[in-house]
Order: sequence, then C-alpha cells, then structure tokens
Amino acid sequence: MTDAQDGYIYKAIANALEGNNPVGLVLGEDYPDHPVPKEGSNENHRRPYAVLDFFRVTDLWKENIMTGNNLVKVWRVRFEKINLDERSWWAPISASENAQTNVQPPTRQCGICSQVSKEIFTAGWMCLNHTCTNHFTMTRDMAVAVNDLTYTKEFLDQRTRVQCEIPEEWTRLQTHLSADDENHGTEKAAHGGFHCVFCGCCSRRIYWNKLICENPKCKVEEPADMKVLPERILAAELAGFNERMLKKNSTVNAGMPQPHWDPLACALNWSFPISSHTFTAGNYAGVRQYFLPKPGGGIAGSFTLIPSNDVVNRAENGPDALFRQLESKDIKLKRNPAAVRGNKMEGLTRHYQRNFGANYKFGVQVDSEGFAEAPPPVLFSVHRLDWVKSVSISQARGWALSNRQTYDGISEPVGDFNELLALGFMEDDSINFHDDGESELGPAVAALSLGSPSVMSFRPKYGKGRDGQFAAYGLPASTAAKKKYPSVLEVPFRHGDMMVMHGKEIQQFYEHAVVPQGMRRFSMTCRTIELSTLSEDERADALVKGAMPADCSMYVYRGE
Ligand SMILES: O=C(O)CCC(=O)C(=O)O
Repeated sequence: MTDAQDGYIYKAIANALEGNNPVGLVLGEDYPDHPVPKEGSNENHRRPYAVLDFFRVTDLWKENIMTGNNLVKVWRVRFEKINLDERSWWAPISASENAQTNVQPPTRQCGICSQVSKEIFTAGWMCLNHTCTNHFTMTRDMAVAVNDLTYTKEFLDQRTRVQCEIPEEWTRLQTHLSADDENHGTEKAAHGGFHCVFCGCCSRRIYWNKLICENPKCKVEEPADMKVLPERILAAELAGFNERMLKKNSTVNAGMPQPHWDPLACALNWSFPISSHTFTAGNYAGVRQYFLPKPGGGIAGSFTLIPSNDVVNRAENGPDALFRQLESKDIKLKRNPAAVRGNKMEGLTRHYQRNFGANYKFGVQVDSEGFAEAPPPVLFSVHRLDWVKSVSISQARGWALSNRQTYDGISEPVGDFNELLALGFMEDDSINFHDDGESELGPAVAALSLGSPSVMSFRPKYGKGRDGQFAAYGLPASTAAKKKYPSVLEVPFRHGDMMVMHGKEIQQFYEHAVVPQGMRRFSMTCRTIELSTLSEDERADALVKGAMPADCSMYVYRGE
C-alpha cells in the first residue's frame, strides 16, 4: 500500500497488528486472476471480487520499489489465515492438506539500530526498520534490482498458531430482503448494501425501491422487497418515543415551567432566551412558536411547530393517506453523492432524496422533476405547507410587532413555494446539523413529517467569526477542545406534524438537525427559490418546473 503513516489504511493495519485483531479479506477487481469459488456463482458472470477469510496481520514493513525512474517507498503487509485447521478454498490442489507450523524464516539483528528483522528475501537479509539509516540497504553480494526481489519460501510458508478471536457476530450482506413479519425493507440491515444473486458483486443500496447491481458487466435490477409498515410498529415507535422524550424533558426542564412550550420539547440551556407563544390554527390546537435570539439583541427567526392530531391525520388525503401513498409509490427517491462525486471513494448521503419543482442547489446534487409531473402526495404536501407558512408568518410578525422586537422577518418578502425536497429515512438514518441558508432561498422553509417520529434540534453556529457571539446568553465562549455549541432547543417532530422556519437570519445564526427514531420516515420540505437570484436559463427552467398543474383545486388546504 502507498498510504502515508497517517493514512487510514495504514492506521487500520497497524492497529490490527498491535491489537492482534482479525481482519476480513476480500480481493477486489484489481486481482483479475484470482480464483473464484464455484458455489452459487453464475458461470455467465465473472465475479469482480472474492471473499477470502479472516486473517491476522503478522508483519508490516516498508520497501523501496522503482516506478519509472523514481525510487518509491511503499508499505507491505503480510497476513496469515487464522483458522489453520480448514483448507482454504483457494489453495492449489497440490498444496498439502495441513498447514506447516514449524517453518520459521531466520532473523538477524541490525548493527546500526539493533532491531531484529526477519530475512524475507531470497537475495539476503536487510534491515526492515524504516527509521534506521541502514533500512533496505543491500550489500554488494546481493546486487539485484529492487523490483526483482522475491520472498523466501520460509517467509511465505510461516504459519503460527496464535489465539485470535474470529468475530462471531458478523452478518453477510443480504442478497435481497424477505418481506416477512420481521422484515419490512427499511431495516438497518437492508441499508448497508446487498450482494447480487447473479454475479455476487457487493453493491450499495442507492435507490429506495430497487436494487441495481453496480458491477458494470451485470447491472441486474430487482425491486427491493418493501412491505407496508404495520400500524402496530408505528404505534409502538411513537409510544417509546413519547416516553423517552418525556423522561428527558422532566430531567432537563425540571422546575422550569414553560407554559408555551410543547410538553415534550427541551430547552437545553435555560439562560438562553427563547421566547414563545401558543395559538390555534384550523384543526390544529397547541401550535407552538419559538423565537430564536440574535446575538446582541433582537430575533434571528421564528420556528413554528404545528402538532398534528387524529382528526387531521385520518382526514381524506391527510398524513395517514400520504404516508401510505409514499410507501407504495415509487417517487424515485435515491441516495446521491455527497463527497468526492464519481471517485472510487465517493460517499453517498445516508438518506434518500428527490426534488420536485424548481432545482434546489445545495451540497448534494439531486435531480428535479417539475410540479406538473409530480405525484399527488407531493402536490398535497406543497399546498398544506403553503397554508402553514402563511399562518405561521402572520403570527410571528404579529407577535414581534406587539412585543416590539427587532425582526427582519417582519418585512422580508416571502414568495410562494416553488420547490419540494422529498426525503426518505430508513432505520438509523438522520440528517446532521446544517442550515438552509443558500443565497437562492427565500426566508421561509416548511416541512411535513410522515411516519416514524423524530427529534428536531437547533444550535447556534460556532466558528467563522461567530465564536463567543452568544456568550451574553450563557453559552460558553470558544475553547480549543469544544468547537460546537450545544443544542438550545429540541422538539418532537411526529407523524403529521409540520414545521416552519422563518427569517433569513435564522439560517445565518443557527443550524438544525433531524434524527428520526424508527423504521421509516418521509419528510416533505418546501422552499422558495428566488427567481431574481438565478441566471436567465435557470430562471426559465425554474418557472416551468415550479409551476403548478392547471387544475389544483383538489389539493388546496385550509387547515382541515
Ligand atoms: O427531515 C426533516 O424533516 C427536515 C430536513 C431538513 O432539515 C432539511 O431539508 O433541511
């Protein structure tokens, strides 16, 4: 390996050597001639990988090699299979049945560094301590080109019986998911990836509803085995969630009664001045509106949580129906590259996305489909969120004016929502702290939560010149060790609930995160892409994609 000493591959191997930790070895496509086990393979496909076994690291040393005219130093690793009692499937037929444990390469002590090294080359002994001035130095009688060095039989054949525990708990990647009572297709195990039943290749699960083999020579596509999540699982998730939140709330908020707060919401720092009030809107009682302060006084923005209830959830085209529609329809949710796009090390987002309406450019590149082509759950959601946005903003402005608060949100123009980002979360997925502060966005963001409950948190931003800005509100000033502020507000965000963030400054001064606590959750989030910020071409595209279909009367929502 060419990894530097602070590289993660080197560190992992060095740790395994030091801790005598087992390492599972899989040969990848860089070894085109490796043998392939016949069992279960389809003869029409060459497997691009082969699973070997568990090994332990016995030696880690540095060698010099010539690449072109350059002498380069590379790390070498020697592995030994742990289970010496079972014949390896890749062993040549001519190999003996039993591993020889009496073979040892000779060793010699270096006259310069005094470190003992094995004699690993047929050409003779060399010091393998890479920090020694004598490292990898050949004597005159060894005269052989570095690239022609070969390892001794003793070094290759050495086998040692050493206690090294092979993990009992390790799971093979699924081939597909059986949709039985225990398995619904969004369990954690289903998310890690799968191995193709045709070519055996390991692939990432990129799509919500289907499994596509990433081996370019195979590309077999199968529907993911998804099953409707039973009501009893959702009810159990909610009961557990309420209990946990209540417990945390009674500890964190003890002795701090807040009449306008959701009974499950937590203020995690009572000196931090978050104002709040409660109101009723349509069929929603107990709507909570929180005002997050700006450093130096005034309000950065408002956050409104509109809690749902059974009447709302069960209404025609209400949250229950929308959740079931999203479960059964393919709205083309997929994971998209979030880091080193297109590279071998490409990292995908943990959750699944699809954009509708105008393009929304954020850290992740997500395809967008016009509202005219969007499925009904998307259009029902946009109309619900448009209603809740208007209600929340007029309440926030009224409260700020009557309480004589400085708040840019009072006068910031707010356009219609012309974009909806649908997110799908499987078990253990979440969205980490971030802001929705892209320069193209209007001052309001609203979301509808469907399915498993989640916790939404806010924390003031740290760094980028903001260190200590919130010190007057009781938050710690900058320390070298702690580079993040803690959350100041945590609220329950459950099935059918909606939320609205309002005020551009809320995105400048705060970050939010959402952590679902269950098996399956959808979030439908609307924003306004401000046309004045776009190029001519982008504006034309946003106007077409963000336009609602001609007759939308069936989608209109007024808080029923
Ligand atoms: O999951 C959610 O409900 C909100 C997602 C979110 O934070 C965002 O889209 O910016």
